[in-house]
Amino acid sequence: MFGFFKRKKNTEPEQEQASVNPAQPESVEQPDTAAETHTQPEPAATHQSVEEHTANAAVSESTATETTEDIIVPAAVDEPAAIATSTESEVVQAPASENTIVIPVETTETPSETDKPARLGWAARLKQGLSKSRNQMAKSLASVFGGGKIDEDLYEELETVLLTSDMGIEATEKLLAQVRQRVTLKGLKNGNELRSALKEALYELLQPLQQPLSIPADKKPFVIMMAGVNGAGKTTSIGKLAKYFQSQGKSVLLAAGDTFRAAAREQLQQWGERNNVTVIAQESGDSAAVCFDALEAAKARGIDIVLADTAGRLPTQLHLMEEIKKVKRVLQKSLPEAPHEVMLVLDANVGQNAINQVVAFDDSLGLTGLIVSKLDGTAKGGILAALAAKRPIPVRFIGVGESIDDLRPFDAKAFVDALIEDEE
Ligand SMILES: Nc1nc2c(ncn2[C@@H]2O[C@H](COP(=O)(O)OP(=O)(O)OP(=O)(O)O)[C@@H](O)[C@H]2O)c(=O)[nH]1
Repeated sequence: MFGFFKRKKNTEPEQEQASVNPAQPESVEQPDTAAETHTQPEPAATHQSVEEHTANAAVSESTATETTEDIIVPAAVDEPAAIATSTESEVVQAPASENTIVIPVETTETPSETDKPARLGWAARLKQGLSKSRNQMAKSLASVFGGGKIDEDLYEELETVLLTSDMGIEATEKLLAQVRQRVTLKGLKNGNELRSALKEALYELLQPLQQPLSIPADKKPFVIMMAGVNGAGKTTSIGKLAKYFQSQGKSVLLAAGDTFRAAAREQLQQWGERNNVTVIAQESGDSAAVCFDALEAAKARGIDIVLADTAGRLPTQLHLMEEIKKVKRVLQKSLPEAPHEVMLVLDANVGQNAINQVVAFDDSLGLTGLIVSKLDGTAKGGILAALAAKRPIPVRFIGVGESIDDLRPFDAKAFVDALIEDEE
């Protein structure tokens, strides 16, 4: 399932070429988009972007046709779409540039594996997904909950457990203070009584993060822009989100704004084809141009939700952070209040580094929500507590697996219950 979301190995030498290609002359620098061209020339960030991306992306892909020149071709350039699978009438409304590829909504349903009914309920899958974190917590907390007297030594032991569970100093201090307060109020004496005090304190800390994404009817199209480091799970999450919104009766359009990793565009296109979702992509061009075209197409077609993919980038790559700010600005040229949601996708495996990512992306873009992905592959579930204490941005969704149903709105109580088991 979702095999097509898996990364492809880079087999083409062209990417290599792109990375060493000398700076292009001023005259061929990339304009912002059709919208920004002539009005707001951007610095030559794109060339550096290509180089940086190639150098930094853990796994970067390119196609044989994608050369540096392709990447810097402006959106408005006269270039026929190589994968124009739509008919004239289907694209007529989309004010996209000519090299825009529109994968239209198909009328024939292709049953995919992802359509199969889930075998486990969400609570059970969440528990299964968080098993690594839960087992680690259970092992570490065994001696704390072991029934010994509650004293300073026990608090110290609890502090160590929380810190080693990736909760970070701030969250650990908050939780300890809350647990102490409960112990005093309830007159708890034994370590085994600490379990519920800790669960309550953790729930209290995480609860403010539980702010499900609501899509107001008057915000149409509602634009969600994805951001994150390489491989965090942006493209996969877009596929899952599209399905999630579709199941709520919303129409969805995808913008293949990750123009650096060719496989990301292919992922979205394949996903769109299988699930009857329109995908706006370009063979070449920049991310801002694709997203602008997608938003224009969504407006023309009366689409409810636009999900805009962007390329992975490290927050330390300042020029790439400038580039993603540009995507946001260009979206605003099409719809001043867009993007309505700026969503950072975080790979839970990075542990405490997630905080740095959140702070940096938030400072640059003004995040409105998070997706914490890959919680199933890690024992670092405590990272959510660290986020709550340090930069409490709403966790809209969490991912606990690769299947389409493994991305769900964050529920603090269910999360705590899955992380710390009740006594048998
Ligand atoms: N186990 C697990 N794997 C996931 C989850 N979310 C995403 N993945 C996997 O993570 C890998 C990377 O996901 P992508 O969606 O390609 O990541 P990306 O952020 O778009 O990557 P870039 O375009 O390189 O920035 C894929 O193999 C996904 O299947 C999750 O919740 N759990």
